[in-house]
Formats: sequence, structure tokens, C-alpha cells
Amino acid sequence: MKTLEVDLGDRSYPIHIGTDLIDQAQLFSACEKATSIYIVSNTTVAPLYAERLTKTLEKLGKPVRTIVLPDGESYKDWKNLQLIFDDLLKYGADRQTMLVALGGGVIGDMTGFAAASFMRGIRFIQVPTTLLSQVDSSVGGKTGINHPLGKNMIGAFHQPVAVIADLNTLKTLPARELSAGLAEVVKHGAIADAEFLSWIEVNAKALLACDTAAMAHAVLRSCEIKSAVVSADEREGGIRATLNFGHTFGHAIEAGMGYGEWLHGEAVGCGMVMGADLSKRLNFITQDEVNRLTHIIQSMNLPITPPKFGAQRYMELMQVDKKTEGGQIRYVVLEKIGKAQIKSVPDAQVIETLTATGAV
Ligand SMILES: NC(=O)c1ccc[n+]([C@@H]2O[C@H](COP(=O)([O-])OP(=O)(O)OC[C@H]3O[C@@H](n4cnc5c(N)ncnc54)[C@H](O)[C@@H]3O)[C@@H](O)[C@H]2O)c1
Ligand SMILES: O=C(O)C(=O)C[C@@H](O)[C@H](O)[C@H](O)COP(=O)(O)O
Ligand SMILES: [Zn+2]
Repeated sequence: MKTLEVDLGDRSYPIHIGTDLIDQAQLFSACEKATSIYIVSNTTVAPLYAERLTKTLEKLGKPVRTIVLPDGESYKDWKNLQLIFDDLLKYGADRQTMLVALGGGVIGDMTGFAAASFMRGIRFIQVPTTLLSQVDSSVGGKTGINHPLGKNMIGAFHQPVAVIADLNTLKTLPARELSAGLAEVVKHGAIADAEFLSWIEVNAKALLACDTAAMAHAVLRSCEIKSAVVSADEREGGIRATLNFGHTFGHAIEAGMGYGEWLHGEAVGCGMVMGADLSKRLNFITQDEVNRLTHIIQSMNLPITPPKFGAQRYMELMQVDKKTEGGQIRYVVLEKIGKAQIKSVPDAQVIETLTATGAV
């Protein structure tokens, strides 16, 4: 097992990465002060892992309950968030209750937001079970739900007290979900570590085969990159926005298609192709580099052609992005492979990208 720390002063926490971690009660030591523990999971993940995790948590001598939500991005909303509060209140949760998010990014984001707001804030642990949640969403404390008009529009920054990433849970993950997770892995290389991007390129086959050693490296390096950025800029005043590479276009695809039609990772993969094209138009990277990144994304079995919503609809969907300031949409672009920056770009150049990539 490898452990790294997200360094945030008195809100610092460990990320544990290894195999069979959900059976190890000592990793959940933050629950020692808890009055009760609620696992929050969904109808797919709970039957696979909730019983094992319950046995582990019961060793800590606390009452353990499981709340099971419907599965899917389309349920990441107010109505289904309320189901968590309903059970917490029904069964007598209090301010010392610990929530444990068992699932992918949807469960992690919703459980985190429930923890941020229940009784004005309780603690929670992330047990991510998708590649995407292990390399990205379980770390950094962005929690929330979607609004029909925009992705993750309602939420809070609320850090977990621990992240426990059990690589063996990835063995039951469908191939399409694995590919979606690889999009965020590629993102970390593209924005912060050119050498890591080359490693991803060389190890694409092992990654797609869910080889444990390859997964361990992808999760560890991604968590190192993300935790360094989050430690430097927890609330996205500056550098944290670079973690949004591919997301201005990607979130527009997710909302425009209807949540759940394209997986988040698929939309981000395609969004990065568009972001790379935009970076080339700003004379930052070359067409060869755009082609290389596009090829890497395609080799992960991710779509590279966006839906044809037309320029006006894309601009409308992107306008609500959380990076927009004073009506100006700001895009994450690649200064070079391994380094990103955030920039306002004239609409005309963005429309050129939309046209060139097939969105118009
Ligand atoms: N908070 C953040 O920083 C952050 C970062 C990236 C993404 N996100 C959010 O995360 C969400 C996407 O997360 P995701 O890709 O994990 O999707 P997800 O949570 O919908 O999980 C994907 C699918 O895999 C299933 N699943 C989960 N673990 C499994 C396992 N071990 N075996 C079999 N099936 C399993 C789930 O039930 C679901 O059907 C989006 O809502 C996105 O906005 C948040
Ligand atoms: O942690 C971050 O910061 C990220 O941007 C990571 C993204 O991969 C993630 O999808 C995040 O939820 C997007 O944030 P948002 O603020 O654009 O909703
Ligand atoms: Zn993302």
C-alpha cells in the first residue's frame, strides 16, 4: 500500500492506495470518534462491496447502516440528495456521524455534499470504486449535484477525512467506465507532467487491460498531481482551474446531451481534443501535438468527435461554466504538453475550434 497526504493544514488527509483495502479496519481509524457510520452507495456497487465494508466498519464497534441510491449521473440531483438526509434523520444521525461514500464520482460528490450540509457539516470518508473516482473525484473536496442548466452547479468545497482507494474494486468495472477514468489520467499528464503522458502512451494496453501494476501507477501519479494542485489552491482561485482542462467543452456535451448519455470521462476526453485544437489556434502547441493527444485519447476507446449542437448552442451551454467571469468564458489551454493555463479567448477562435472538431 502507498499513502500520500493532501496537505491542507488542519484539514489534511491521507490517500491510501492498494489492494484489498476495504477489509482493513485500521485505515478507517477516523471513525473512532464517530457515534454512527452510514455507508452511502448505489444499487450497482452496494451488492458488490457494501457487505464487506460493513464487516470492516463493524470491527470499530459502531452502528453501521447503508443508504442505497439509484445508479447514474441523471440521479445526481436535489431529489436524490434528499434520500440521504431522509435516512440520516430517520435513524438518528448526529453531528458525530461519519458518512462513507462507497462508489464512483456520482456517489462521492453527493455524499460529500450531504456531509457538507447535514447539520451544517459532518465528516466523510471517500472509498472510490471507479478509476475516475480513484484518480480524481475522491480527492480535493469538490462536492455537489447537477442542475438541468449546468454541471455541478450546486455544491460546496468540503474535504474528506480520508481517501481509501482499493485497486481490486476496479476488477468489476465495465470497460467503458475504465476508459472514462483514463480520460482524467490523460488530463493529468497533459496539464502537469509530459513524462507521465508518455508513460500513459506506452502503457495504453496494460491500462485498458486493468493491469494492477499499471493501475497502481496511474492512480498514484494522478493523486500526486491532483493533491499538489489542491494543496496549493484549494478553492480554485488560480492554478486549480487547470484541472478543468477539457471540462468547459465536456460539461457542455454532458448537459446538452442530457446527463448520463455521455459519461463524464467521455465528454472530458472529447473536450480535451477540442481544448488542444484551441491551444493550437493560440499558437501554443503544434498540430502534431494536437494529433498526438487526440491519438492517445482515441487509443483509450474514447470518442473524439463532439455532438453537432451547433456554435450558438455550445456557446450558450458554456456560458454557465463556473470559470466564467463578468460574462467572459475562460478556457483551460495547453501552453505546452505538460503545462496548462487559463485564458479568455475571442468567440471567433472558439467557433473555429467548434467547426474544425465537428461540433458545428
Ligand atoms: N469532485 C470532483 O473533483 C470530480 C472530479 C471528476 C469527476 N467528478 C464527477 O464524478 C462523476 C463521474 O464519476 P464516475 O466516472 O466514477 O461515474 P459513476 O459514479 O456514475 O460510476 C460509473 C458507473 O460504474 C459503476 N461502478 C462503480 N464502481 C464500480 C465497480 N467497482 N464495479 C462495477 N461497477 C461500478 C457505478 O454504479 C456507475 O454505474 C461525474 O458526476 C463527475 O462530474 C467529480
Ligand atoms: O478538482 C477539480 O478542480 C477539477 O476540476 C476536477 C474535474 O475533473 C472534475 O470534473 C470537477 O468536478 C469539475 O469541477 P467543476 O468546478 O468544473 O464542476
Ligand atoms: Zn472531471
